[in-house]
Amino acid sequence: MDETAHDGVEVLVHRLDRELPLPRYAQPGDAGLDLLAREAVELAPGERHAVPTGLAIALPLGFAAFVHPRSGLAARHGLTVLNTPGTVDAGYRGEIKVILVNTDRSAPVRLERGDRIAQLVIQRVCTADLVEVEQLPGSARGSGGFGSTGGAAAMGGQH
Ligand SMILES: O=c1ccn([C@H]2C[C@H](O)[C@@H](COP(=O)(O)OP(=O)(O)OP(=O)(O)O)O2)c(=O)[nH]1
Ligand SMILES: [Mg+2]
Repeated sequence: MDETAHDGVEVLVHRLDRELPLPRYAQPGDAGLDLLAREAVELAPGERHAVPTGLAIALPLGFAAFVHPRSGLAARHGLTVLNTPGTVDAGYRGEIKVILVNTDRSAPVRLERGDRIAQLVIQRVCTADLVEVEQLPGSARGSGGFGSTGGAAAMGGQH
């Protein structure tokens, strides 16, 4: 992969807390910018909290940013983003917050100010023009869903 080639889009960012660095991509070509906690927080088992990031952005029209969990925090501590992926609209100018929840049954999770708590994936999105009809066109899938094509067991039990 040529990690220098990219079709980056310019996004205006404003740091509400100048002591925190700008979020960055951990590796070239990564999808998500690591978001930092502006405040320390301790989450008891089952507890949730909207953690401020100190970051506000102005996305171009036709883009949105999505707040995704970090797999390391999820695997190690059971910490995830409750509304994953959180949606940041192009017109939103407020502080981006990360709604974290501690899903661990017994251990609290402590996060320090400046910790990388989630990742922000910026994507193109389209706005739909809804066209109401009495009947939708047919398709091979039709209304089949929710396992209609067979689950793992029905597919020969292969892992
Ligand atoms: O994880 C998130 C989700 C949302 N937001 C901000 C940006 C987004 O543009 C705004 C509204 O989010 P959303 O539309 O998900 O929330 P809502 O409950 O529908 O609120 P609203 O009525 O303001 O749209 O809140 C965040 O900072 N973090
Ligand atoms: Mg909304």
